[in-house]
Amino acid sequence: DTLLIKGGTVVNADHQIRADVLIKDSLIESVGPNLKAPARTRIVDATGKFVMPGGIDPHTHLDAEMGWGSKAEIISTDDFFSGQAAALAGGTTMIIDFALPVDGDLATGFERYKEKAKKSVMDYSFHMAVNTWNEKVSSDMGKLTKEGINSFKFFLAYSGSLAVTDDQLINGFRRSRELGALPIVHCENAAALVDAQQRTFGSGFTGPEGHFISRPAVFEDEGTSRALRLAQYVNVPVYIVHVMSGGAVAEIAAAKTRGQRVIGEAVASGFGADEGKIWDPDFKVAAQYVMSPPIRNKEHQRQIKAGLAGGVLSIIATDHAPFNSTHKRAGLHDFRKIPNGVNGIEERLHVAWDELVRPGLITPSDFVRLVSTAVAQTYNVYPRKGLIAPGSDADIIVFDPEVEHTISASSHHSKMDTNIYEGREVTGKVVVTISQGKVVWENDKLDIKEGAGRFIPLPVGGALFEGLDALDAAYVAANYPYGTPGQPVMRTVGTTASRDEL
Ligand SMILES: NC(=O)NCCC(=O)O
Ligand SMILES: [Zn+2]
Ligand SMILES: [Zn+2]
Repeated sequence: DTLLIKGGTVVNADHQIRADVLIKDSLIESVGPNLKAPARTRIVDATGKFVMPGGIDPHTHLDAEMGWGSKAEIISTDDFFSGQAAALAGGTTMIIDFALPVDGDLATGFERYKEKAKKSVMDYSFHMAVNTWNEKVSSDMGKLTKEGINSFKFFLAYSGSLAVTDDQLINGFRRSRELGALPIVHCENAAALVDAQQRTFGSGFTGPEGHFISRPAVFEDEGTSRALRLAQYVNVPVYIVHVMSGGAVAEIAAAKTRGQRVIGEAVASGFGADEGKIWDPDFKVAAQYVMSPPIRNKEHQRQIKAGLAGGVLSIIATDHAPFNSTHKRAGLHDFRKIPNGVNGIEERLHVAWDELVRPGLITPSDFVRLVSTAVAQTYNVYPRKGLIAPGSDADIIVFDPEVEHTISASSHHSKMDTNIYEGREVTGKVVVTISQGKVVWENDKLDIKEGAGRFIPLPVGGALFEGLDALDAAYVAANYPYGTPGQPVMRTVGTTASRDEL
């Protein structure tokens, strides 16, 4: 099958050009002006529109067991079918979801998520979460890297279910580095959170606003700083998810200035959602805004947008963790029991364009980099994904910057019965989505097939891990004049070794 996208402006992360795009089967065949279409080619008219690589969302929780407390009693509302349908309607053609362990067991968790993902309608991959540390975890990490997993997620928050301690984190970092896999961290101080939650609840704030009150930015700033410093200690690249505070942006900037390799991820809700709604007297309205770290005020949001514009933050994701209002009611009388998470998989590109490109903070090429190319590069799937060029996968969107539309639960494609962007008018719309070379979204209609999605294995190593051994030497020289804790090199008077020799 051939498909020709005609008359648009092709936007890649590094340049824009007026060009047609010819697609054959699931790959891009050629890019250039006035391309000739073979007989029976389907034509997509992109005149006056942008033609961009499909979005890649590296942070979703589909069909996820994310109950709060020690048991995972609540499953997120969207499965791999409905969540990906929503993604495609919003211009995202690949996701990297979080496979969760089962009772600490990674291999079992991964098998479970592979089963869930059989419903997929588009390309997908996984990160694997690690919530404890032992020999089996370490060896499973190694095995999973041979099955296409190249990143491991560590939660500093969520005591009693997902949280890891500092020693577990250090072990996880060290093993990640050994494997060439990227460690990912949710940064909030677990102990401080429990303390603040108890105090907040005790002082009578039992509703959703208690969630916000009990999660001040200082907990996120501290978690971010700690994760970055421990990554520095191990000399491993690190990926910080859902940056929600200005302080965390500053911590990442400081780490980069130290020379650390850090990927900072913003999520659409972190700069595009209304923080005030968590105070709404209607529980159903307020509870949908409960996510962690919390959605913060305009000043934090401004700093996150500045971080994206200035290059401190490299990726825009969503953390799509959808829980219906019925799920959220589990915490009607206690905010600590409200399942954490907000929607975004369908809204990400629209909110990002409206918040960042339209006010002039970033260019269309920056937009492509933040929602697609940088994700593909970070997870070693570039240039197969994240680029419009011959040989790349035909995952492409046509974006009309002039179309105004209103976001609403009544028209979205997620199974959610609420939408945190309800009623929001945005300018700029994904009018066509092409996934695996097929038009799957056009004229506000989806044409998708359950099971069409493919697992995309992600290889370890890559640019982020190149030169780390050489960097060790400079790091040791700067930080360990007497050698590293694992390898002391100096034998000077006063050390145990030199005393023994005397
Ligand atoms: N973010 C959130 O509130 N829920 C999803 C799980 C996580 O990423 O922490
Ligand atoms: Zn998180
Ligand atoms: Zn998440």
